[in-house]
Amino acid sequence: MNRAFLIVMDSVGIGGAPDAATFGDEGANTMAHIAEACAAGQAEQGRSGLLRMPVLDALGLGAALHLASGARVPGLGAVPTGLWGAATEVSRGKDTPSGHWELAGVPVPWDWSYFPDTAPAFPPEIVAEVCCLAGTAGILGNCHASGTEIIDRLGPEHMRSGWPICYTSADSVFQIAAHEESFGLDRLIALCEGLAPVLHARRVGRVIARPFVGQPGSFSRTANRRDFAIAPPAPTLLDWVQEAGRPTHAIGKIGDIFSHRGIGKLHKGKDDAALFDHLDRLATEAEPGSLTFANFVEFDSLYGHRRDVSGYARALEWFDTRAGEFLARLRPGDLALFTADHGNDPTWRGTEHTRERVPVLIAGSDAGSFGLCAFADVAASLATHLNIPAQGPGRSFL
Ligand SMILES: O=P(O)(O)O[C@H]1O[C@H](CO)[C@@H](O)[C@H]1O
Ligand SMILES: [Mn+2]
Ligand SMILES: [Mn+2]
Repeated sequence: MNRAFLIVMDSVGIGGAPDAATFGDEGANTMAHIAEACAAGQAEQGRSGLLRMPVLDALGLGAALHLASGARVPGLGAVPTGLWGAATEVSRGKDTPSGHWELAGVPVPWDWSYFPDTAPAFPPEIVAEVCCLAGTAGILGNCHASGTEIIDRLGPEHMRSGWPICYTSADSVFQIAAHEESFGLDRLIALCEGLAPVLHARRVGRVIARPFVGQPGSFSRTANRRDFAIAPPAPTLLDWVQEAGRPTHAIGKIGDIFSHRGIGKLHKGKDDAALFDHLDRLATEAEPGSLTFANFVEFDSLYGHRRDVSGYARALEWFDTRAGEFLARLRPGDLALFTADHGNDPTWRGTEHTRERVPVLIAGSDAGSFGLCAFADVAASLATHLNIPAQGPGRSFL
């Protein structure tokens, strides 16, 4: 029985979203701007020169980039040997759950609720709820912020007062940063879990625990992040596969993103390298007829939001090498599909995601292109490959 591997490179957008201007993102292009910076010698930390991604480019990365946005960039643009295209999102958010749910066949039918970019950003009743659950007399932050910047700024006060650091972003999120030792990791997780239903009822997509360690001046976030997300509004590809009696494997954040619906086995790791070890192992061990769904988050969390072009390029080149090793492990009847959930152009203003099209690059099928497609077509196509019924608006390009 055929196996499928759906691999999301978090935030690896290729520009060209027709509604980018609505988000203030017209012209944003994560892949093109990284490749151009590399070619111009502006991404030289820990790497050098032209962006090298021969494996994904052979599957059609450069071709998809050109199709999506019209851009031709140095270092990419080989004649594809894979099946390739570019996908356009219709959900109204450019966040991780919206992107993943839609790739899994379920566009988001509602408008998320966002917090205003004011100080305070949160209504008093939410602040009161946090204080009640945390047992504190107040909160710190209460604003839009970048997560690394706000712990540097408010971490010392947090350690003195014991008050949790609460912040948000252009996404529909309520994030709580707290020190793993002085506040307590279990206490932070319990706080976020308790708060999540209150915020989900208001259509805030996620409550996120952002634990950190260290001392003033040298704080660092840990891998113990937990996302408490609203459940998807309808059965997704993961559910379809399970309903057909097939195994599912989730790697990394996929469990949290789907609120643990449709997840057979969850494989987590401290970083993307550990997650890739799981993917390699599953290339050998995943059962016939199974779906493996992986998210690689570090492009986004370590480099996109931090606007670190060199770091993003390094991560892409590392990923490409690992992708080559992974593809060599696949067997006849396997299909591997590489895609992304949104953009996060590290050359763009601010620190937020960017609305972009995403690449759809497939190994294990005949070479060719299906052109532009919808995010939901990814799920329909993988259902076709697995020979199970699909639901929702997607149409198979296989
Ligand atoms: O700046 P940090 O804390 O990494 O936050 C980022 O992570 C959040 C969730 O993925 C996004 O909403 C973005 O703001
Ligand atoms: Mn994402
Ligand atoms: Mn992000």
